[in-house]
Amino acid sequence: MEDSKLSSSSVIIGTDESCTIALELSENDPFFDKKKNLLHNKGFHIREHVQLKSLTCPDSIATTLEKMLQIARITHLDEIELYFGEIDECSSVEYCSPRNEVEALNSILALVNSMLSRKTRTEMNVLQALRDAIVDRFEEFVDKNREEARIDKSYICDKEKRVAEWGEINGIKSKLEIVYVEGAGRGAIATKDLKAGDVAMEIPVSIIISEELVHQSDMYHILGKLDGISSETMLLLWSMKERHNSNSKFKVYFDTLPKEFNTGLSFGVAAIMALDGTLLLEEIMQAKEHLRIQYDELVPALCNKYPDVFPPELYTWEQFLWACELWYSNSMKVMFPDGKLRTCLIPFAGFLNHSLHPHIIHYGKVDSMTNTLKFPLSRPCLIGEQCCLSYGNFSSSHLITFYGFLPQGDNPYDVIPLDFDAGEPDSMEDCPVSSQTTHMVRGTWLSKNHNIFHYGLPSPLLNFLRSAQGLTLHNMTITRSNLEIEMQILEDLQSTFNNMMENLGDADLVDSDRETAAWDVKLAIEFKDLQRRIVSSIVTSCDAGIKLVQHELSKWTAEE
Ligand SMILES: C[S@@+](CC[C@H](N)C(=O)[O-])C[C@H]1O[C@@H](n2cnc3c(N)ncnc32)[C@H](O)[C@@H]1O
Repeated sequence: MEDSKLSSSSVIIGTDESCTIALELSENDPFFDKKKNLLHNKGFHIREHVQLKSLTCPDSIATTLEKMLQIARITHLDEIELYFGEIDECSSVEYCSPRNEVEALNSILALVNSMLSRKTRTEMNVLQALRDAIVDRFEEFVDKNREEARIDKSYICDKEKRVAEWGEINGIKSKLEIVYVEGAGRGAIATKDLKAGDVAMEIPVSIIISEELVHQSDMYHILGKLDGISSETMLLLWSMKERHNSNSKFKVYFDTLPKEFNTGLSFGVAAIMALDGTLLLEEIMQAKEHLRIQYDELVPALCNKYPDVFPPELYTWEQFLWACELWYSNSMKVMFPDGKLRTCLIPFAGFLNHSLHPHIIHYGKVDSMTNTLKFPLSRPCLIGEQCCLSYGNFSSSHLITFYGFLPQGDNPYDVIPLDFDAGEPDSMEDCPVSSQTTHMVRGTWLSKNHNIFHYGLPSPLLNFLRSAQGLTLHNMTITRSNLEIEMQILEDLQSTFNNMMENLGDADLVDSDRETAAWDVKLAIEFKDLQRRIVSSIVTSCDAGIKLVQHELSKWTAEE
């Protein structure tokens, strides 16, 4: 894979049944230093040579694969995983998240596959044996993490079928079928068993909706002269009119779009009120205000001055908001062969839903040889299984605001940011997050380490708070002064999160009322429940931590 962090410039050395693969951490990795340290802590180099000797023995294959996986897991850690990661403390680099595991396995598979395609017959056996072991490992992992999508067979996908037929005529190649998935609207299922590396769908550039279309339209001579207008805004205005154009090349696509999008941007007053005490309330209000200002500054003036090009009845605030929701929830950023990143609508691909355990992670770069956008699988997808994308590493609040749903399962990106006024301590050099004063917490059930000095809380936060108490180097030893500092930190955190819990208030509505609540109120309540669960887990962990520290302090006192 082109953006794989494992170098594929590795060489096979040796003869007969033995060869070597070099795995390398890219120097362009934004977290290079942190990952380099982690690799060193585990006894690996940034360019690690893995010997593939006599891999006919299953034990040796398993050991080799484990070593490669440990390296690949570190090289594929993302910003949040690095912040919350407990790899420093573990004896081996264990499973970290579904995303990380899929990325790690897939990068090794891609590397071995590319070597298999280049190598001589004598080296084939050893690589083939390793490849089979990776595929087995993948299947085992996928079986454990399978998500059941409930397909509503009563939904007639006529419009969607028309898009599929139109797409086929226009060069779309797809191994997916559009169906109706309960709780997620339209989605795509695999029409046959697909392997990691298979291309699930290929879309020709000619049917991608991008800024080129505005340039060819009667709007461009007006919009092109406006100072500071972005190509995204131009496209948004273009789509508001094009959706009503019965001669549009994209009519079948526009016909499949919902009349209402139901994202956080359309939340009514009751839903907004239900969000009281959460940061999502602020996020939605700010996003909506920003759009309203943009509309007021731009659209009425265009309609007044050029009513033939911008008919006022097509450019109301409600229609503008609909178009914003369309672009936020359905667009993708695509890198074209000219090196330009453009925001696009992609017919057919727009039916793919998001998952925290996605099949397709790396997409969005046009293949200049075929002039198509390919959607390759990072993990297998069985016939009839819903094939999902990763829209990005988004928190649930972002997904509600701009997409209108709360993903199923534990979202590792659901963090609560914590801003501190305190000065910068030395230990912040180790912090992988870009903003030096921002720390964060998340549900402590996601943490494996609840022992003393950890408590299920992130180490960068705890180290920051220890530094703020004057402790520059925390050596994790049980001394009276260390314990007293731990106690102070845990009590402060507990008090902060107790206040947050109070602000969230008690659970809203009884179960029967929830069932009948409007879509937006239901979503707001589910989000608030999630926030309560996160905050409550932190309070509980602080409480358990305080008891651990008290226990150690009492032993200390008894000795004295
Ligand atoms: C790109 S579209 C995907 C196709 C969409 N389901 C449809 O019927 O048009 C994105 C929208 O799909 C829905 N969606 C995507 N992933 C979802 C998920 N995991 N759960 C619930 N809804 C989801 C949300 O409404 C989101 O705004």
